[in-house]
Amino acid sequence: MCTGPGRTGVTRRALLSGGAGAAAAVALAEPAQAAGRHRGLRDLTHPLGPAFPAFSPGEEAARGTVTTIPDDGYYMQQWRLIEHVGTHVDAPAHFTPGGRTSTELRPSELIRPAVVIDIAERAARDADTVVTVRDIQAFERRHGRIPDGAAVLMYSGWGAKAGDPDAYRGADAAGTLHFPGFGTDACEWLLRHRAIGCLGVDTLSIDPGDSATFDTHRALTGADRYGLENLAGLDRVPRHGATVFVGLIPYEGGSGGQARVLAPGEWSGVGRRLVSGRVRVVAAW
Ligand SMILES: N[C@@H](CC(=O)c1ccccc1NC=O)C(=O)O
Repeated sequence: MCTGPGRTGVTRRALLSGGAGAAAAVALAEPAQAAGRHRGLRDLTHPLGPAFPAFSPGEEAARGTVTTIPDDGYYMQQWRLIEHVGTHVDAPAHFTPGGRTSTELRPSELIRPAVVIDIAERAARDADTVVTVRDIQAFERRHGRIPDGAAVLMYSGWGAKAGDPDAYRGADAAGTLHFPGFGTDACEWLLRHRAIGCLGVDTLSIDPGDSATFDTHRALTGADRYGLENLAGLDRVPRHGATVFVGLIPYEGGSGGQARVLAPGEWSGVGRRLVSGRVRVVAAW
């Protein structure tokens, strides 16, 4: 479902030309390292359309064509969206009375150092598993301390299921959803001890799917922090040392909203490219 990383790979190769550039392009095609520095640009956003699974049935995005170039001289669509479909932000206002809305989140809060907690192996056996305090402590022993203000992102492997709504939602016969999320203890630990900036997941909700009480939502938004849901491509982000940029649409009064989420790494270098008959120096990811 996530086509972003593939596309950016092609763009990088197109921008770099010859010699050292060609060698760099080959190196960039490798998966991101498990930790530390990474090169290139990862797109953590799922393409959004009517087929993308919604948290509640019937709340999928809807689109229609409003104008066409043959008929009107220009092309335009109209969308019907709730603020919580596709790759999106949960603003503090989503679950906390008086919480900040989308326009009230500051730009500096939307660019964060990121860490990725990998629970994919466990999630493959148990859809109801959650990120625990033990997972976080094990992460820190291996990768180092989570920086204050970080975006703490759960990688469960669920992003690969987004093209199959039933598998992604994991609804049982009673309608209860089953997918991983953050345990409330882990969320509270991260708020208290690491003053995190946000939590992010590659599933439909920061709480596990079988939660009826949304305690992680309440703890996080009650602490004036935001969530990121339906992230894509976390398998290709280094576990430690990445940055996330959250391109949240500033909906007035927004309880959150759709966002293009990017994880830019280091610039891969500078290449030379022929533009309109002149050789130009082009920076490339
Ligand atoms: N934070 C989740 C959960 C959510 O939106 C939600 C939670 C409880 C009841 C309804 C919800 N959203 C839409 O139906 C989301 O943004 O999709």
